[in-house]
Amino acid sequence: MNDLIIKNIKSLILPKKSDGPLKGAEMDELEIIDDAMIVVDDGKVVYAGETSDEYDASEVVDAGGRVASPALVEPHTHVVHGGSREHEMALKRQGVDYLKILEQGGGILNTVEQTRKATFDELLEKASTNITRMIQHGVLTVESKSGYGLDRENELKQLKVSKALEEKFPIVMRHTYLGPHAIPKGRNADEFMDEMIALLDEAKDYADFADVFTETGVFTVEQSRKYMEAAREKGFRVKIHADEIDPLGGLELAIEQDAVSADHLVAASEEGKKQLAESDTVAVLLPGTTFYLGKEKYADARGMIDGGGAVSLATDYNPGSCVTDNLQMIMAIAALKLKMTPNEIWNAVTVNAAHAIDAPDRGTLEVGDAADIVIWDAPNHEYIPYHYGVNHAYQVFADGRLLYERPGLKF
Ligand SMILES: N=CN[C@@H](CCC(=O)O)C(=O)O
Ligand SMILES: [Zn+2]
Repeated sequence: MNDLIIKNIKSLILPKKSDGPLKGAEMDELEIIDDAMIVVDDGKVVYAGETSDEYDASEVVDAGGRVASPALVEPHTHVVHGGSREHEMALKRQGVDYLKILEQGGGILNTVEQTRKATFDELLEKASTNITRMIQHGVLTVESKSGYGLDRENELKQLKVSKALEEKFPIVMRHTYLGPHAIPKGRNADEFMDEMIALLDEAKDYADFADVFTETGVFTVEQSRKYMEAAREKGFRVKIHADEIDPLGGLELAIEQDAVSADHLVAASEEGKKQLAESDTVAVLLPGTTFYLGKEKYADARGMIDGGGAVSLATDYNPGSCVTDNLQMIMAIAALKLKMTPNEIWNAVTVNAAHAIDAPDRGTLEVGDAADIVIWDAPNHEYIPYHYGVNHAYQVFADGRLLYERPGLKF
């Protein structure tokens, strides 16, 4: 006797599991099974496929002819931070550039000040609100970065909060040390970088990945390479905020350093995109930032996929460049602005997102995978990126246990 059967699924979305991320034309392949069911035992998938009467379970949930998929995987967030930066919206409206705001001590540095002031408990409570919202939107695996501490005490505080979130919620997390996220006012970049490198050892107690912001006015490719090499020596796999605004060659550096992912990539070079296709590095595109910063040019997802690369998508939730924790909204922007197909988008937020953060039993529903499942109140899988800005998640099951159900109206 199994624990749970979810029956009466109109369309079951089954991204293909593979050793590496789905690349190029593979990204447009997505198995959709009509009239399906999922069987769960002990938190794991026992069966996901066509309706069959071979199985029984102590609990049966009727999906009511809705769509089901693996829970979404969110591979890039800055969910742990103090404060907010709504005042920057007015500056951006006046045309003040994102990097200009940072140069003047605002932007990331403003959040650093607010994060330093916040206690562990305050940060945990604030981030819990975001994580709750992510779960309600169908996400059960979340990557979370430090990077608003920029000193030993506060970077470690952020990482500890990130770990505490994973204890508090029935979700899977990956934790990323992003010490070199900005240069504190008045500091020399090389000296500060060395200080962040020296922290790698302690960060290793909490973090799975090491990340760096490689950008004009932040860290150069050379400084970033030094950091990535030091991190790899300590056993980290690396990530990079690369080519977000200026084409510095961050994507090429990511591939040279066998990065698990290279993120942003709006200004990535043709050479970088070519190398991406030959690597297993996942391009994590963050089109919500382009949208939120009001820029015209989006990352070249089509070029990356058509050229044979692996692409994933994330919100990049943070208080400055993308203030949403709704990954479904990013799926819509990917359809509209990145010209990705519905199948590519679903693979990007499930199986490829799992590869981007090394979470191999998430993002797919093969036998033995975690039974992280979303029932979507939608007629088909294409509908979710199409009807944008709202939450289509109807029920969310974490390890086979109902964690969220959409509330109805009381009247
Ligand atoms: N670009 C660098 N870091 C974040 C933004 C952080 C912030 O503005 O607070 C990002 O991924 O967009
Ligand atoms: Zn980021």
